Amino acid sequence: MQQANVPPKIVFIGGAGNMAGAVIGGMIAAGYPPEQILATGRDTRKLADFSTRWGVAIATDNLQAVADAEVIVLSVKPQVMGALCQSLRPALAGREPLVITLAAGIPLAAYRRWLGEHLPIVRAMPNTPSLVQAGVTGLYAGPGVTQAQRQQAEQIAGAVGITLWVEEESGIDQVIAVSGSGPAYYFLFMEAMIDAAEAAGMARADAERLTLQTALGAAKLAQSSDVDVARLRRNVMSPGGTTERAIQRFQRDGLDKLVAAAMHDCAERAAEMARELDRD
Ligand SMILES: NC(=O)C1=CN([C@@H]2O[C@H](COP(=O)(O)OP(=O)(O)OC[C@H]3O[C@@H](n4cnc5c(N)ncnc54)[C@H](OP(=O)(O)O)[C@@H]3O)[C@@H](O)[C@H]2O)C=CC1
Ligand SMILES: O=C(O)[C@@H]1CCC=N1
Repeated sequence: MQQANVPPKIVFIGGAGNMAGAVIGGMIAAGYPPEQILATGRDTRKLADFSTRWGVAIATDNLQAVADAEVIVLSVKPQVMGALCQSLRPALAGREPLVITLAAGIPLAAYRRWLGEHLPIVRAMPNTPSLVQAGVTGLYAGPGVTQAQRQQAEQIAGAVGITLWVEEESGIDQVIAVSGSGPAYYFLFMEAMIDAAEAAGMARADAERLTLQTALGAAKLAQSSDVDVARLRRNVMSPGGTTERAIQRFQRDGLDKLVAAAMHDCAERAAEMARELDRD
C-alpha cells in the first residue's frame, strides 16, 4: 500500500537507454526521489554507470523488477517489445500496475494481447529534451485507466516538460511527427548550419556556439512572445536585406513542402510499424 506523499515506485524496463534515461534524468533533476526508481537492462556495465550517475536502483531481472512496481514504464525498441511483454505476463497476472509504454508504432491492442486485457495502459510519446526538463510528452489512455493513474502518468511526464493528452490513439503518431522525432529535425538543421559556417571559414567551435545559442534564443523568444512565429520571422527580415535573401532561397527551394513531406513520412512509418506487427 502506498504511503501518503510517497511518490509511486516506478520500474523502467530499458531504463538506461536513450529515451528512458532522459526521462529518469529529468525526473531526478525535478526532485523525484531516485530510491523510488528502478532501471532494468541487459548490459550490467551500462546499468552500473547509469546508477552511479543518477543514484537509481538497477536490475537485469525484469520479472523480479516488476514484482512490486506500482508503475511500469516500457522503453525497449519496438522490435523487441512483443517478446519482452510476453516474458512479463506471468508476473502481471492478477495485478493491475499502471503500464506506460514509450514505444513508437505499437498500438494499444498489441500490448493487451501480449500482457493481458486487464492492465491499464498509457501510451506516452516523449522526446529526449526531457533530460533537461524541456521535453514534450503526448499521452493516450487506454481502457480502464483511472483518473488517479492518469495523474500518475501526468506527474512523471509533467516533471520533465509539457504534456498533451490525445483523445484518439492516432494522435500519438501526430505527436511523433512533431515532437517525438522533432528534436532530430532541429539537430539536422543545426548540423547543416554549423557545417556551412565552417565551410565559409568560421572555426567549428565558434559555429557550434553561435548556432546553438541562436536556436535557443529563437525558441525562447517565440515562447515568451505574444505574436506568432511568422511575425517574429518577418521582424528579422529587413526589406531588401540579408535575411530576406536567405528566406527567399529556403522558400524557392521548397522548405515548407519538404518539412511537410518529412513529417508525413514520419507519421506514416509509425502506422506502417503497426501494420508490420499485425502481419507477424
Ligand atoms: N530515442 C528517442 O528520441 C525516442 C524513443 N522513443 C521510444 O523509446 C523506446 C526506446 O528507444 P531508445 O531509448 O531510443 O532505445 P535504446 O536502445 O537507447 O534503449 C533501449 C534499452 O532497452 C534495453 N533493453 C533491450 N532489451 C531489453 C530487455 N529484454 N530487458 C531490459 N532492457 C532491455 C537496452 O539495454 P541493453 O543495452 O542493456 O540491452 C537499451 O538500454 C523505443 O520504443 C522508441 O520508440 C520514444 C520517443 C523518443
Ligand atoms: O525514431 C524513432 O522511432 C523514435 C520514436 C520517436 C523518436 N525516436
